[in-house]
Amino acid sequence: MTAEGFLKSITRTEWHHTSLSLKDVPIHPLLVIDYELIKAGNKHEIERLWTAGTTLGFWYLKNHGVDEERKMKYEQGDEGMSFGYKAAGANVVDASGTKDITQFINIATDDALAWPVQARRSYPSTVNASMVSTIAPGSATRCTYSPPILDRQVTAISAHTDFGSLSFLHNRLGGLQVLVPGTEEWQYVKPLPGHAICNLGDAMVIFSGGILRSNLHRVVNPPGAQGSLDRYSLVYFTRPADSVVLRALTDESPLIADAVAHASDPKRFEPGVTALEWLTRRIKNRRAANQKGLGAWLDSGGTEHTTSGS
Ligand SMILES: O=C(O)CCC(=O)C(=O)O
Ligand SMILES: [Fe+2]
Repeated sequence: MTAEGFLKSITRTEWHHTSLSLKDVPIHPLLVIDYELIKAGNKHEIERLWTAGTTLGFWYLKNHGVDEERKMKYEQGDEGMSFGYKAAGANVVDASGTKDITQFINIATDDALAWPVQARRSYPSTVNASMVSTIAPGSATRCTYSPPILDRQVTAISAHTDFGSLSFLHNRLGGLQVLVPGTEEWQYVKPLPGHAICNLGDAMVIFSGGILRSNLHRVVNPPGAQGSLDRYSLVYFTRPADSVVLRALTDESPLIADAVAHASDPKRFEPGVTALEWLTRRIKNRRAANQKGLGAWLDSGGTEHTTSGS
């Protein structure tokens, strides 16, 4: 079986057929949002996205176009070009000519910086759509690795809200959990093949005067037999530019003005800091070297106590 096939079978079955039965794995369902319908302006789908954004702030995104893109048009070719898409099987992995199974795409920094002028080559539309936000200060891609740990419960990433605007997550193994407001049990978000998991960050909560939600989440051991595997996840965090002052956009939306006017603690929506200051405070106060007493940990929080409609 290929590595891809192995992972597929694991994500399909391990939630059901391990020593840990499904009823022992608390799973929280998310709304599935169809990106094609959103792009087409489908009112019902936009309503559903609004519901997801204002309740938990988490949803699955399907038809996001990442897989369907006609990637071969952007293949690197055989002349030694290193930028662009490399198809599975385009390289060999040994002297006997065994073909590789990996796909990747290289994007030249020169193209990102020159955008919309083309410096080196063209890219698929999904790459083009991200050119501006990719080079915007603050936005970042994170690849997370957690080793297999079978003998004890661990926290791989402690409970947090995301800092920025929108996070776009791909993971294959379980381990991500959400704490649904009003409940006390952490529940898993089950990875679905072909779906990204999207969630909103603190900046959206503040910009929207608390209408949108950034929910508390964490990463623990993957459930059951998945715990014996290396866990990788890939997140693209979009964030406001460093110098953007975080405050509710009351002058741009009567809905936001109304939400802030009726908030129990409107000061939460005017923290008086820039996006970079907000991010720096949160990152710094989670560093082990900066834990002196309880102060730092308590000061590392985001908008988790800022609930919609309050
Ligand atoms: O690895 C995951 O599934 C989620 C990671 C996450 O929440 C984060 O990096 O902010
Ligand atoms: Fe996160």
